[in-house]
Amino acid sequence: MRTTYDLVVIGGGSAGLTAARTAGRFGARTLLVERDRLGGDCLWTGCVPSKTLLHVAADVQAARRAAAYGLPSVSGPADLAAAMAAVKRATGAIEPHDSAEALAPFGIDVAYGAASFTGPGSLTAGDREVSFRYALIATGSSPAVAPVPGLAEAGPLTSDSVWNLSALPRRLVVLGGGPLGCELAQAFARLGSRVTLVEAVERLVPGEEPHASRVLRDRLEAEGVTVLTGYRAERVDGGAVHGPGGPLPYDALLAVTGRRANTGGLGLAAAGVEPTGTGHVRTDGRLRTTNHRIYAAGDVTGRSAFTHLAGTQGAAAATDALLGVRRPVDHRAVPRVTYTDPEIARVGITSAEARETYGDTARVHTLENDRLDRAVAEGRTEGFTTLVLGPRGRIVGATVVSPRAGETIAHLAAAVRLGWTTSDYARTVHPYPTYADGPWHAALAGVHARLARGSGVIGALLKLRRRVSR
Ligand SMILES: Cc1cc2nc3c(=O)[nH]c(=O)nc-3n(C[C@H](O)[C@H](O)[C@H](O)COP(=O)(O)OP(=O)(O)OC[C@H]3O[C@@H](n4cnc5c(N)ncnc54)[C@H](O)[C@@H]3O)c2cc1C
Ligand SMILES: NC(=O)c1ccc[n+]([C@@H]2O[C@H](COP(=O)([O-])OP(=O)(O)OC[C@H]3O[C@@H](n4cnc5c(N)ncnc54)[C@H](O)[C@@H]3O)[C@@H](O)[C@H]2O)c1
Repeated sequence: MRTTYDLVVIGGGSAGLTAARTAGRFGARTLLVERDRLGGDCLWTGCVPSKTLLHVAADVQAARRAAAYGLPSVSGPADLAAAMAAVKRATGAIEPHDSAEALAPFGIDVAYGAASFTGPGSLTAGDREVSFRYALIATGSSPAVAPVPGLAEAGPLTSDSVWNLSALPRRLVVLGGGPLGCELAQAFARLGSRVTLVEAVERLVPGEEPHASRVLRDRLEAEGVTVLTGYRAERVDGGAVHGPGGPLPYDALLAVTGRRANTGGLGLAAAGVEPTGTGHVRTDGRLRTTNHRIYAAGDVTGRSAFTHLAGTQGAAAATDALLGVRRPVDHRAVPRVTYTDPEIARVGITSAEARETYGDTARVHTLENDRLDRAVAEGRTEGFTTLVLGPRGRIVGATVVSPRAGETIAHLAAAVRLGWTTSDYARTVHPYPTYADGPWHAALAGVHARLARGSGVIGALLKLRRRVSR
């Protein structure tokens, strides 16, 4: 018998799980369809494994530095199998929270198998046929291997398969200097691989402030990574990447050159759901697709590449569909963090984007970390904070480069969302000595700059006060 659900969610990753829980809390008849394992990229091949590996690598790096304080010196490669065991422990600890058993109290049915639309209000889920009032496409994305001749044939590791390695490669070539490539390059270099990081455009993490790219490059090079930017790989064969400057031989090759949306086999045409030019699912401001009974959230929309945004979109889409309550997602204030050391955290727009949008009225305040006592104490003065101000001095963007910048950016995300000025921000007392002092002092610099511009008024006020109290 065909069942009609209020909401069918396709994909049990960050977006789908959050949407299903939201619908379950409302008491909606909800089905979650997953073709593989609940938890999605974030749990199995993304955030959780990568952050665990980075943590292990940071411990190894600290051990290597301990000789400076009289402890026996540590050298040589770390045990990758032990590092991957730590990864498995972390995923294993989180998995139960994303399981079908954890969803059961919300009244959510789970079906395993690939979902495929058969019409505008129906789909197959494995061997079941179901009808829906609303559906949500939350099928995520997969690694896209760059079209370099011989690369696909060489069978490179990707962010899906790198977690199966059990021995540390002696020489690792990483293709792609985006967030993923930089995080993994640093992790493997710290564990003991000789890493060459190759980026096609002129700088690492090209979406971030150029200053952040420079700091990261210097740091990676100081840790022994060979960084090649503006590098056009010509072909891959014979265990080497070939390009300008001679072959780059490798024992393992990791391709992290971008992502593509998971839409294959979904039967989008049968449902009247149109893709964008990049193959993502086209959505409007309410995350509705071109079939207004079908929503989309997460990586598949091309508007998100982050777990926190995928989840936010999933909850918003479920609410909009089931309750008709519009909860637009504020995409201007979504923080993003590259978890290298130092971390690169950003919210809102960069200084270049602000100049394009606001011209001469845009202002930028930067505070280098050598003015930050905590950074000096820890010998980590290479980072900085940049605050980007738009009309009426409101904070429209911020970049923080420092250890734990990901924690610091959360407060700035609130500032951007609420339209705070530097004065509003500066009024919140920040604890000393923390890395969060960076944005605070950058905001204070903005206030001081404004006071200096208005010094005539302040001078007049002082004179008046002197006269009154004579
Ligand atoms: C190495 C790496 C590190 C990352 N680190 C971070 C980080 O630190 N912080 C951060 O915020 N983001 C990070 N990300 C990004 C983050 O993992 C993704 O943005 C997030 O997982 C996207 O969630 P999603 O729900 O859109 O898709 P996914 O989590 O990919 O879930 C999609 C689900 O849909 C299922 N599916 C696909 N097609 C079908 C079908 N036809 N039928 C049924 N089921 C289907 C898939 O099996 C999958 O379970 C990282 C990504 C990678 C690869
Ligand atoms: N910390 C996080 O939140 C986090 C971590 C990892 C990934 N992600 C997200 O996941 C998504 C995917 O990340 P990503 O780093 O895989 O993709 P990306 O698209 O951000 O970066 C890929 C990089 O590869 C480069 N590239 C492409 N072809 C190349 C070639 N032939 N040779 C050398 N370089 C080449 C591109 O210029 C680009 O800089 C991103 O949107 C990212 O924001 C988030």
